[in-house]
Amino acid sequence: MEDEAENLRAAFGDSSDDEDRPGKETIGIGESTVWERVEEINGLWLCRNFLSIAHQSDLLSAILNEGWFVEESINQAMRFGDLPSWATELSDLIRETVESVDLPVLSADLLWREPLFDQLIVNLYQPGEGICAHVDLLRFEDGIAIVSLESPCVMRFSPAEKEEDEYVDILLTPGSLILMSGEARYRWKHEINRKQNGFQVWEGEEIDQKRRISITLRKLCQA
Ligand SMILES: O=C(O)CCC(=O)C(=O)O
Ligand SMILES: [Fe+2]
Repeated sequence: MEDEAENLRAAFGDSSDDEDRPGKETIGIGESTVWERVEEINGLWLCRNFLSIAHQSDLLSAILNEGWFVEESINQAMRFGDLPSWATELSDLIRETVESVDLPVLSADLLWREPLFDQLIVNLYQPGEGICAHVDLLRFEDGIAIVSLESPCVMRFSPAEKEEDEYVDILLTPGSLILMSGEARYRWKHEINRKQNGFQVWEGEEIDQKRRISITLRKLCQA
């Protein structure tokens, strides 16, 4: 655990400043995980220390071993139904981690549905690549998880219906998990812009973009 904290510090600097940022209220510590509720967005929760360094590297190897990304032109893999064992394990860990805290991270009906997730997308982003602002398709149920690996990035949330310039930026560090439900899932768009200058800035510093891999877990609505 100490090693892990040291590695994280070496990679991303001391995070103690973050804790003072307005809108990022740290309100719950599970057995070892810390959950932050994003104040401005109902239903958006961030767990920055979801995966240990060792788990991140095992997961990355498992993903790369799938052989999905051998061709440079392929940057997304999608699976429905039976998921690879590492994804099922990840899903079990999400459930356990949420269950271990006495916080409304995910409602009981979502947390205990079976299966929790049956759809997987793995996205691989090279520096400069991101994803346009969107609300996830309505053919997916409420309760969506995103796990981040490799390069950190800023994910921007903006209201889906209003044209105002309102937005909330969240830093997705490697090993972090976000859970979106309710308003966060239906009433806010999310995007990652790694092309336009000024988007990938956190606490006044430009993020050094490297490859990023994300794992999105969702559940299909019943037909
Ligand atoms: O890569 C990410 O972190 C987000 C992916 C996403 O929003 C999606 O697949 O719908
Ligand atoms: Fe999405």
